[in-house]
Amino acid sequence: MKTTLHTLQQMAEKGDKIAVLTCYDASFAALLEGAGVEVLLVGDSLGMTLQGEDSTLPVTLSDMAYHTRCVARGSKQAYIVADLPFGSYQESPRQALRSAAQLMAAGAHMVKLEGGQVMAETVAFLTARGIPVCGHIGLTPQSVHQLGGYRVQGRSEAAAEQLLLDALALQQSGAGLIVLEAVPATLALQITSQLTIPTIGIGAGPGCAGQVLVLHDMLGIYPGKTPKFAKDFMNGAGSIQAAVLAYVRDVKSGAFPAPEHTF
Ligand SMILES: Nc1nc(=O)c2c([nH]1)NC[C@@H]1CN(c3ccc(C(=O)N[C@@H](CCC(=O)O)C(=O)O)cc3)CN21
Ligand SMILES: CC(C)C(=O)C(=O)O
Ligand SMILES: [Mg+2]
Repeated sequence: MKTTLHTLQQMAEKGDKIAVLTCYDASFAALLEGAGVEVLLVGDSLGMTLQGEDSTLPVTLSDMAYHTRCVARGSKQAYIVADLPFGSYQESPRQALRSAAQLMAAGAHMVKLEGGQVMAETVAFLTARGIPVCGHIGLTPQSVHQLGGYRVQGRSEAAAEQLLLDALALQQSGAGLIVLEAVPATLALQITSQLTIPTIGIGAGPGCAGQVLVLHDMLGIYPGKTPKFAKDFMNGAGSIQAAVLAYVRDVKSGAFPAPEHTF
């Protein structure tokens, strides 16, 4: 059965956890969806995992379109979300639409962009024109040089309140999903309970509607520093398939993320 945004919304309403992984090619697309991963995120993290850059900033729209096409060709049933890369959407809603159209033409079912209230007008512009949008708040890697590093966000009461306002603004503007990255579990749970749309957490605790990890982190093959919230599922698994099945099982049961993966 094909996964749609409606499916994900219904899963969240029933409390069935959504399993998401990043995916950048056709072979992994088939493997991941065969193991029960509902959403494939063509993340701009490919700048780090595939291209060896030390941030996501150098990734281009044509890089994203290429990998989105690879994933779409290998996938029959997953819901495909593609990241709008740095510089391809921040200028104006019109620029965002032009960029999003390229990713949708490459086979994405939804585009993801980083930012909260500041992106509300852009989210409304895209969704009014038939392009589903996923928000992404908390640790937004395209802002690493403003954030001062890859670190947990929303720790102060003021920052937490701002993240809640950001999430509500994205939902109000028509976003269908929101990624919460590297925020305290208590805050992610609070945001999730105040929204009607599903939240997808990465380093945001077990209270989100779904979980996402970078594929190379969950396979233990990323050579750089991996975040505290990543878990190597190859540890104890005999194959990539078994590792992905373990990830899906642990997301569904709530066993992942455990306290050691959580802020
Ligand atoms: N391989 C990979 N995994 C990711 O999760 C990921 C990427 N790449 N690229 C884009 C961003 C960058 N991310 C990161 C990278 C590092 C940390 C990290 O090391 N955080 C430290 C805390 C550092 C601090 O507070 O100063 C940690 O302990 O988790 C977090 C998120 C998440 N995303
Ligand atoms: C980690 C996820 C949320 C992401 O944005 C990416 O892989 O680029
Ligand atoms: Mg990304």
